[in-house]
Amino acid sequence: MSGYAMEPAKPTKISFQALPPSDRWSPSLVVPAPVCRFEGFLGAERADALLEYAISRQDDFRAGTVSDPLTGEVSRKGRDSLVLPVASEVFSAHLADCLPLVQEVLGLRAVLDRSVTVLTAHGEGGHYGIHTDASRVRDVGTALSAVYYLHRRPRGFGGGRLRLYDTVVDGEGRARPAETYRTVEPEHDTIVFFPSCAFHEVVPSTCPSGRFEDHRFTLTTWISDREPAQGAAAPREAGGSGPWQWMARAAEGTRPLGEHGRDHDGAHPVPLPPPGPAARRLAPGPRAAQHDG
Ligand SMILES: O=C(O)CCC(=O)C(=O)O
Ligand SMILES: [Fe+2]
Repeated sequence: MSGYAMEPAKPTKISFQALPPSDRWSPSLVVPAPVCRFEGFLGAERADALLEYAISRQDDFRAGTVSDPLTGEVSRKGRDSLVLPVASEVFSAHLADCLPLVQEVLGLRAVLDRSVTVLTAHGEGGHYGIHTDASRVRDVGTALSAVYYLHRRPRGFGGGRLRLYDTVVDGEGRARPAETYRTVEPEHDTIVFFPSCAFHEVVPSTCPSGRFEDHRFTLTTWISDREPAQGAAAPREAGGSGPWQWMARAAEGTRPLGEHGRDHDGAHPVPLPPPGPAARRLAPGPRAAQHDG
């Protein structure tokens, strides 16, 4: 005799009084952003060298700006960060090597071949309010944001976590940040990748010493595709599967009006190199044959 009933129990009916019928049905879809992280991205030695470089450029950082999604107006509203546009062949090569694996994990098929990078620093009261990175990329529906973190040990700042919000897609297909989010700790020598169309926020940081070397540093990169050839239709299905199709469609509304040739913090796009041999080491190969014999 098993402990399970052999026949399914007759279900108890929920009356219309308990659950009234309605001709209105308008739930909101909540889509979590796909995300992945790497630890020990550059390795201890190079991470420290890069941190020292960032610290040495203190006088060249400027106040970071935001671009209004509707008007394209550039201001400092909702943001207190220092930025310095940069370009590094070594860093770009590392990104290119990771990209095949990142795209596989995040379910993104698009061909991404250029990047825009800035160094940032957050000190006492540093923050960056809820936004998408639509103003940084050509096609927000297929672009990736990558944030690489650097800091002195022991850590000289508090707070400064990254919140990656779920996306609410409303009945009209528009996007807004959900109340729910994933928290990313800004750990030294780690990098996080997420869709540029995902709402995110840097919560306020503290920096008790007030010293620049104790700030929260990042190398923030936006990775996207090049301008499509003249007359070529943008194939939407060339983007991604899963959450991408929902988030990307919804994020159309967060794209700034008008074309901006330049990043609003003065950063310039550089082509990404093709992935090197390191990419083959990173990506899991075809499943190994079983040695059972
Ligand atoms: O610093 C971070 O964690 C994220 C920065 C960011 O969202 C941005 O620069 O657009
Ligand atoms: Fe951002």
